[in-house]
Amino acid sequence: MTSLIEAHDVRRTYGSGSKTYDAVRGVDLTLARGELLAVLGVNGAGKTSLVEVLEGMAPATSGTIKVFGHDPHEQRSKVRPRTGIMLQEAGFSGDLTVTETLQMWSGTLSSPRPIPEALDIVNLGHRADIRVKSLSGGERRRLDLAMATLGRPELLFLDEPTTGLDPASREATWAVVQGMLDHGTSVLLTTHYLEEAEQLADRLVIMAEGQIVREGTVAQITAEEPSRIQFDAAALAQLPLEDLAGLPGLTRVPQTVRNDVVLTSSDLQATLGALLGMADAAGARLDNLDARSGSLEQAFLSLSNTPVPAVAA
Ligand SMILES: Nc1ncnc2c1ncn2[C@@H]1O[C@H](COP(=O)(O)OP(=O)(O)OP(=O)(O)O)[C@@H](O)[C@H]1O
Repeated sequence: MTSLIEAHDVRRTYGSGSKTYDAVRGVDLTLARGELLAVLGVNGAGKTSLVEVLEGMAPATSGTIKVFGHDPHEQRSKVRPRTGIMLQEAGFSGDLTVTETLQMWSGTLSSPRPIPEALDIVNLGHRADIRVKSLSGGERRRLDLAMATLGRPELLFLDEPTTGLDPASREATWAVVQGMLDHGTSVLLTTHYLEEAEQLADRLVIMAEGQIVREGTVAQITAEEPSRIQFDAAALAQLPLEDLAGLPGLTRVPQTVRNDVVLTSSDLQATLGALLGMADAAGARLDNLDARSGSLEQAFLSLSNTPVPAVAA
């Protein structure tokens, strides 16, 4: 597959002199044709700072970026007509109608879709004559998406496209994005919603403190995460932590988190089987027993240095 984006050792530093902040710290990234790559990370991880330099909206402080083989900032005129960009916040004039807003943007594009078609795709046809300032937050996001897809882009950048949307609107947006993918558009998307990444992404990268700390398919990332077993700490009366520490497959010593015992395991079947045998032999009840394989959420939290909470009973 050809890469539409090739970025190597990209850095982005804000400020100057003694007051600088490295928001992106040596990122390597590729996006293949027809692929959707999701960039995940907690607030401040550097997602927007990275995406802006890939889009060509700002220069990288150092490193190389090629989009369609061109530097997206220096050779913006070669890259921009082939890309669609949905920013986190678009600066629409509230006094224009939805149609007028799209007409203005359409005039700058070489082969725009007809405006009714663009509105239909995002299900905004019934709001065509409404002033932008009267749209709901979710409708504005859909207008953002209509603008980004108006020029039939080969490459679409979506920066948190579904933040603030209700579940139904979020699913509708996913359907639009899936439709674009089905027609061969390549997509780079940032999101806080792990479910969104799981639903749409061919591949994901997780960013923390300006770096990519994990990369792969959802299956590859979750396979590297240990499984978790937890149960009510009342069982410790018959099964003390020192005994539990002898279970096979554990990746760290058993812990108590609030009122639960938490075990992490690289071999869920072996650990769980031995635990149940030990509980039977000791006559212990494992109330609220919960056993689950590694999840994307768990990988995300541990890679973002966020404590993994005990599962709510
Ligand atoms: N113009 C700026 N000047 C100085 N620091 C900035 C600037 N823009 C962003 N930063 C800092 O760079 C870091 C990364 O910000 P960025 O917006 O790229 O993160 P993000 O992962 O997109 O976060 P969010 O999920 O909240 O949108 C943050 O610590 C932020 O405060």
